[in-house]
Amino acid sequence: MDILTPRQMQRADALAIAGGTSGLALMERAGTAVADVAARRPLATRIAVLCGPGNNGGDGFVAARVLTQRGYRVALGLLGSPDALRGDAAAMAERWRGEVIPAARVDLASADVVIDALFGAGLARDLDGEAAALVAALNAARKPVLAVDLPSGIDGTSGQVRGVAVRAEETVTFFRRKPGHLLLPGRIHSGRVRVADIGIPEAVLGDIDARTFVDEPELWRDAFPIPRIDGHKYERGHALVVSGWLETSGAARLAARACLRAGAGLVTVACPPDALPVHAANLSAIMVRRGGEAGEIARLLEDSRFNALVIGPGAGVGKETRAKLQCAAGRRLVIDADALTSYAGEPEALAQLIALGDAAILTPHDGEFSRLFRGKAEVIQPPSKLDRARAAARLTGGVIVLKGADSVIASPDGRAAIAANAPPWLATAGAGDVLSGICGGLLAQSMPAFEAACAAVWLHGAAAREAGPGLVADDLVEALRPVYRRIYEERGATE
Ligand SMILES: NC(=O)C1=CN([C@@H]2O[C@H](COP(=O)(O)OP(=O)(O)OC[C@H]3O[C@@H](n4cnc5c(N)ncnc54)[C@H](O)[C@@H]3O)[C@@H](O)[C@H]2O)[C@@H](O)CC1
Ligand SMILES: [K+]
Repeated sequence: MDILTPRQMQRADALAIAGGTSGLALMERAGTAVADVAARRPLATRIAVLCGPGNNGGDGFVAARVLTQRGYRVALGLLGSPDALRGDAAAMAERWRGEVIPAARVDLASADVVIDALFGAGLARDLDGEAAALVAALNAARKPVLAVDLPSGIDGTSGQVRGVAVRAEETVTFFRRKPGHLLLPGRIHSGRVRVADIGIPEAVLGDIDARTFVDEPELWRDAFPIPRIDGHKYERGHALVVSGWLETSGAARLAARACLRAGAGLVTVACPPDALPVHAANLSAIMVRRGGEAGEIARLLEDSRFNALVIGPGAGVGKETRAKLQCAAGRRLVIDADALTSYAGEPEALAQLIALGDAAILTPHDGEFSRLFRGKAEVIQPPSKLDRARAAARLTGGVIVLKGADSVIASPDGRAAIAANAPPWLATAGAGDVLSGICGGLLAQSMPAFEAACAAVWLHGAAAREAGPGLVADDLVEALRPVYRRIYEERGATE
């Protein structure tokens, strides 16, 4: 499913209006959708509606009218003067027959539900003064809040709080979700997000070319590798997972197991001599080879069947890790953790290496990201995580997975996806190693890098949900099985 920034949404509105739907009709449907959601709440009879000075407030006037017609007791408060309302919002205010009181005077304590129609897509700066005080009072009232389009104070493009922001229990947005509903902290402020159809034709998307998506199976399902009955394991690739010294070798084992579980035909762990017996004792389906130095990795890679390499988990930061990665130039690469930090402040060097191959996935968390792109203001400064990940992908030529509860996957070609399925218990030691292993397993099977990264992040979240609370990283590898089964079943591939 596409995601539209507020600016793209404005364009969608404008295209719909140019196509013959009036702005007033869109607003009528938007406000009615909000009223419908408010009306679903059991035992809520008294509703407070807080309207702002723009069209978000216009939606609030519609919702107030519709709810009054349905028998609710509605108190409507306006931020600013009624004379300042313009266009469609002014027209909807005209149609409201009830009283309009200053927003600060609305008795929030006696409301069962509060509709937040203060600011939506048009939020242009940090909230301050009266608006900020109103939002703070609303949050302090601890009432169930239903936000119109966006919780007021949340930037729809970046998900950031502009000064202060409403904490909603539910948000009704229109046509498509916005990045601010999915990126933190906007996702937390939005609560449950419902998307209402307000009659904008799907065809407008063709003119908008949003290129931002929710990370869901529909985004990558067609490229997902399903083994064929007449297939062979050698067709599913051979991944090499580079391990560090004994003390940190568990990370490579997790990555290797996840890589094999994700469907790679064969997986080999290359490690320094001290880690050999431990890997060998703990791995059975996975092969173990000596590869503590770059020269040894280069010799292993003389076997051209190694088509993918996973490097970073427990690899150690420094020249040796860089040298090992250098040997794998031209292969399909997953570059994680220590391997990313080995290029701190020198992403161009990484870009040169990535340019020699056809697929690279980089999986930094925020700390690794800031180290790798140290000094690159255009990459680390944008307030939106989407913009940061896109800039990083452009600079390196690799697919970036900027990890977190709201992981963003960005391709150098401009496409990006936001993941929304990671449960809180996924934040556990070793989970990142498993993710890089899944990426490696999918790359080994020739899945295109952006789709592979999106699939890996989604599978990682789905496996964590499957395993449930109390999860440790080893469980993730096991929990991939039922998730794979469901995907295969959807494709009719379990016969
Ligand atoms: N035809 C359309 O464009 C439609 C718009 N819709 C609604 O309209 C909203 C967008 O309307 P607008 O573009 O008018 O924007 P908003 O209503 O979100 O806000 C714009 C108003 O808030 C003021 N403002 C912005 N930031 C402020 C700040 N920090 N402090 C104080 N005042 C601030 C602006 O000066 C302007 O008056 C959407 O979120 C949606 O709810 C829907 O009715 C569907 C149709
Ligand atoms: K709002």
